[in-house]
This record gives sequence, structure tokens and C-alpha cells, in this order.
Amino acid sequence: MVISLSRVLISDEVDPKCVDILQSHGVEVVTNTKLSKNELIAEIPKYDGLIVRSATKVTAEVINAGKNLKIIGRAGTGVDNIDCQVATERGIIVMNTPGGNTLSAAEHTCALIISLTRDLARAAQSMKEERWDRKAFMGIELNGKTLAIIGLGRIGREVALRMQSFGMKTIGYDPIIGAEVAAEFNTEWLPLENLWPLADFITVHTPLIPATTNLINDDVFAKCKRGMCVINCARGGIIDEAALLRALESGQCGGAGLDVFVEEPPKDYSLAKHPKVTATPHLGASTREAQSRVAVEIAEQFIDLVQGKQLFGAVNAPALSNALSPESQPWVRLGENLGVLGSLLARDSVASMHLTTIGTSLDKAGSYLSAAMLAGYLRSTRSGDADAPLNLINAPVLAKQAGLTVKMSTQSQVSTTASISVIFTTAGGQSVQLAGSVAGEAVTKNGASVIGLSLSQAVNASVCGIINLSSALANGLEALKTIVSSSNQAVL
Ligand SMILES: NC(=O)C1=CN([C@@H]2O[C@H](COP(=O)(O)OP(=O)(O)OC[C@H]3O[C@@H](n4cnc5c(N)ncnc54)[C@H](O)[C@@H]3O)[C@@H](O)[C@H]2O)C=CC1
Ligand SMILES: O=C(O)C(=O)COP(=O)(O)O
Repeated sequence: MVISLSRVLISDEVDPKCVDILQSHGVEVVTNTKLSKNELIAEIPKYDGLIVRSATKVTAEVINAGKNLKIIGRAGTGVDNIDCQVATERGIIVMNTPGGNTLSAAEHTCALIISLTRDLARAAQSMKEERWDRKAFMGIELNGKTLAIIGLGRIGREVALRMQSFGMKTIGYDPIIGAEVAAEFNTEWLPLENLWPLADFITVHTPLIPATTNLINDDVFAKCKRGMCVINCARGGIIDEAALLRALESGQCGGAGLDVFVEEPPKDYSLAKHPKVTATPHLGASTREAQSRVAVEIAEQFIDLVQGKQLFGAVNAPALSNALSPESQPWVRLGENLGVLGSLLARDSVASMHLTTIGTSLDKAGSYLSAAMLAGYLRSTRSGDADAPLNLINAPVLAKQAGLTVKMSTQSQVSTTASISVIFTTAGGQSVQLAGSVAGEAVTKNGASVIGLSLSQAVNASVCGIINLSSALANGLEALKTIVSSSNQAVL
């Protein structure tokens, strides 16, 4: 799958290095950070690429209006402001720059923890008001206290390492990162129920997903030590804001450091204004270093993708990662053509496909080959929304929605000429088996795949031939049958 980009819209404040890199590769870039929702919807059809931070809400409406959109880039980490599901269904790549702002977010988290222990924000404000009030600001030491880290990914572990230098004991929970990995950064992995009562501070570093929404709620506050403090430099909504306000009021929660809010900017500032809260306006990634990194990274990732060099940072295109190299292009075409052929030969709608890759060179090709096959199959069978392209990004999702199941197997034989074999089984139980390979420079140069066919019940024949698949498909099934039955091992 080849992706070309001609015009990119940047709709949030992104370091100018991003524009420079894209322009130096011939991409036209328009920066407009003042677009209202409706203006963005009106503007987006002109672009094939969009780059945002957290401010632009890339909703289904925006994505559906983006008739030419191929890629949405997030100069940062969280993609919760982008409707990734709709983007995927429309075959649009969503890409972020994981890691570019990790250290800045970790440092900001540490700053919030430290600020809380000494009430720095209010103490500094009192000095600006010319009040020398030493009695009002009795703090606590971090040394010997326990910090619970929920989410032991990139930021969580950097926070752990930094706060350990203050003498804090770090404990943590993550459903994917286990105890052994946590121990590598001196953090004791504990199940949540065991962790709540031990923590003096709890900091969250997870994405906002259903499992983490309101993760810290009234019940959790009740299980914590009285006076424990919470920090949220991840996403608004991981800590239930109403429950936090109640816990601050009752004294169950001793303080909160908040960088993120359910609504940004918040309509209701009662949490931010609360005397026990140190709040910042989503500044975790707002450092020169982080902004420079994410701007360069997103631009370079776009260019690498367009040049077919590599796919980095895509959050919704697992099939694409091995499909960009020039060597894989004929295989992608073969897969698509086999999908089309399967749909032509199967008399009923296909309920399942079983793809087998043969040969070690195709060991990692199963996911893009099956996606290519599904794209070809769906392209040839679908009616309706012809607007949305069918490609390696959306074909697996749309096939799943249509109830089509896909099985993949690998036969890793070193000496074998690489080939693929697929069995299409219809809802009525008929099956069509096709086998194909990409052979020879001369054939692949003019874009045609060579395919060895073995047709079973669906055409009630058992023939084997080699045909120029592209021209056969262009002439339709009847022509194909004629070609197959009249040719034996001939390239047409
Ligand atoms: N305030 C700011 O400006 C910034 C905020 N962020 C946010 O910080 C958060 C963390 O970012 P990274 O560390 O880069 O992400 P990451 O993907 O490296 O780590 C997230 C971790 O959360 C874990 N997790 C998922 N579900 C969980 C659950 N139910 N309970 C506990 N852990 C769970 C994952 O397994 C993963 O290890 C994200 O929400 C990101 O958007 C990131 C950068 C800047
Ligand atoms: O990268 C993230 O997840 C962030 O929250 C940073 O957001 P921002 O790019 O500063 O709007």
C-alpha cells in the first residue's frame, strides 16, 4: 500500500520544525490553530494529512468530512481526542509520537508531588500578596513515604525512578507490566486492592479507556489512608472529579495535583480553585524539549511512511507495518487479487478465509496478506459507501463487522519458494481454494502477479494454470474460467 501526501493541516500549536521538515519534502503545510469545529469540518476536505495536539477534537464528524484524509498525526502521546475507531473504519492511519514527551510529563508529575508537600503554589502566591506567613505552610517530607503508581508504562516508570531519589518507596499496578519488570525499576507490583491502603501518594499514568475511567472513585478513596494525596498528569476522568472534591472536603484526601481535567478548559473551576489542589492547565508536555521532539518525530514519521521506509507510531494499522517495503508490494497486489478472485469464484457470500503462508520469507506477512485479501474481497462485493477506500487499515475491521472470520497459518520452510494458499468457505459450506506466488522480475515489473490456481467445488472443475491475474480479473469471471481451462502453466 503506497501512501502519498500533498497537503497537511496543522490545527494546534506545534513547533515550527514540523512544518520545515514536511515542506522540505515537498508537502504543502497550512497551520491554522484558530479553527472552530464547523470551520475545521469545512476546511478538512482540502487535506490528506492532519496534525494535532490535544486541543483539536478529531470527532467522527471531522473524520467523515475529511474525504481525502489518509493520516492523522498526534504530536504527543494520548489519542483520546481522535475518534480512532471511525478513522480505522475509513481506512485512515492514526499515528502518535510515543515517548517524545515522556520525560517532560514525568518531571511535571514530580513537580506536582513536590509542590503538594510544601503547598508551594499558595506559599508563593502569599509572597506576591506581600504576606510573610510562615505558620500557614507546614509541609511534610517525601522521604520514607509510599508512592503508588497506577500505570507502569513510559511515564510511570520515569516517575518511579525520580521519586525514589527523594527516598520514596514505589509500589505500582499495571495489567500488562508484571512484577518482574516492575522490579527492574525498584517498584513493587501489587494488585490494586492491596495497593490502596499502603499509599501516601497515588499518581495515575494510564490512558483514559473504559477500564480506567473513574478508576479512583468514592470506594477507592474510602480504602485509602486518610490524608493520602492524588496526582493526575495523565487524563481527566481517571480520577472521578466529583468523588475527589468530596474526599478533599471530608479530609479523606489530603491534596491533589492536577494537570488534566474531564473538560479542558474546565467550565467548573471548583476543583482547580480548591485550597488543597495544585492545578496546572495541561502543561505536562509543554517544554521546549518535548515540543521540539514531538514536532520532529511526527513530521519524520509522516515522511518515512510516504517514502515507504517504515511505519512508526501508528496506533490503528497493525497490518501495515510489514507491508511498506518494495518487495512486499507485489504480494499485497497478489493478496488483493486473490480476494477479488475468491469473491468471483465463491457463489455465495464468504463466511471464512484460511490463509497459509509458505516459506520463511513470508513468516511476518500473514497479517498484511490477509488484510490485502480482505480488501480485495470486500472491494469486489460491497455496495454503497464507495467514498471510503478499502485498504489494509480498514479491511480487517470491516470484515469482522461483516462476520467474516480469518484464520492464518504459517509453514516456515527454508527451501520452499514463497507462496500463499487461501481457502474461502461460503456460508453454505462450499469452499474455493486458491494458491498464488509472486514470480519473476518481468512479471512484477508491469504490476501483474502470477498465480497458480487450483479451483475446487465452486467452479466444479479441477484445473491448474498460471495466469496474468490482473488482466483476467479485468475481463471478469467468464473470461477467467476460459483462460484457466484453456491454459496449462502458461503466463498470458
Ligand atoms: N499531561 C500531559 O501533558 C501528558 C499526558 N500524557 C498521558 O499520560 C498517560 C501515560 O502515558 P505513557 O506513559 O506514555 O503511556 P504508556 O502507554 O507508556 O503507559 C500506559 C500504561 O498504562 C497501563 N494501563 C492500561 N490500562 C490500565 C489499567 N486499567 N490499570 C493500570 N494500568 C493500566 C498500560 O498497560 C501501560 O503500561 C497517557 O494517558 C498520556 O496521554 C502523556 C504525555 C503528556
Ligand atoms: O501527549 C499527551 O498525551 C498530552 O497530553 C500532551 O498534550 P499536548 O500535546 O500538550 O496538548
